Amino acid sequence: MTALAIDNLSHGFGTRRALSEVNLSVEPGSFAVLLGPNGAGKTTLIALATGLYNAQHGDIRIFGHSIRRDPIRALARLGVVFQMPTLDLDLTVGQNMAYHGALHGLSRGEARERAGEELGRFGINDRRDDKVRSLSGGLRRRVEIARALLHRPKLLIVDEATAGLDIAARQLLLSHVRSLCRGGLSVLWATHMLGEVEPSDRLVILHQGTVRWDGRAGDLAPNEGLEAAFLRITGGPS
Ligand SMILES: Nc1ncnc2c1ncn2[C@@H]1O[C@H](COP(=O)(O)OP(=O)(O)OP(=O)(O)O)[C@@H](O)[C@H]1O
Repeated sequence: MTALAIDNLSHGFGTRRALSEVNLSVEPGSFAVLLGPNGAGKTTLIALATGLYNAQHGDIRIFGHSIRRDPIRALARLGVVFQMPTLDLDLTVGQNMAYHGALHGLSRGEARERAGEELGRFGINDRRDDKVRSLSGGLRRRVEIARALLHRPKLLIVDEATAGLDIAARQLLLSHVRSLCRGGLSVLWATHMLGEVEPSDRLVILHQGTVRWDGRAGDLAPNEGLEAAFLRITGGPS
């Protein structure tokens, strides 16, 4: 069953059209990159996929469950890291994890155990009792990804999680999520950074609210190169 199926999705704000007839699917266990310049519609698409608001047209299903008609089952299978950080800076890492666990109906013991597993996989279990405020930007993003996985979702959507991070922190975050993907997690990774795309990735290029390319990244422009192809598709530097 498709991990994320977006059918004919359209949405606007007043007279501004943010998404027009977007179709997109993420297969189970695959790493899909949603690539688009500023204002392409990536965050709007993710807000609709996570049920923050309802789409004006179209349908979104997560492992077969419609976000509109069956949101509880759909959201149980979904982990999200939003573009804007959402950790409580005055709580410790462990307290942030526990709060998320409670929202998903985990007992304190379960939440504690799973937090240990997820933070451990990321090498940050020793920061569990530290206030989030004392962590670097890269560590905070690692905590957010660990937290998004606490309820064991099968699909992870990440919106520009590497923005503002240095190159080492960016690579570490991305390689961790890629390794989770090899373990069976399905991932939709939204970014405007071409350097985060690998030839084997499924690549969806969004521009001005419409899908301009959908296929294996390596097939986009074997001769031209990704950057030149991206600029051609999105109309060049703005
Ligand atoms: N709440 C809103 N009210 C009005 N217009 C909005 C709103 N949210 C987004 N838009 C508009 O919708 C379009 C798509 O914006 P969106 O934030 O989804 O793009 P994006 O690809 O995530 O961009 P970025 O990379 O800059 O975050 C833009 O034209 C934006 O100005």
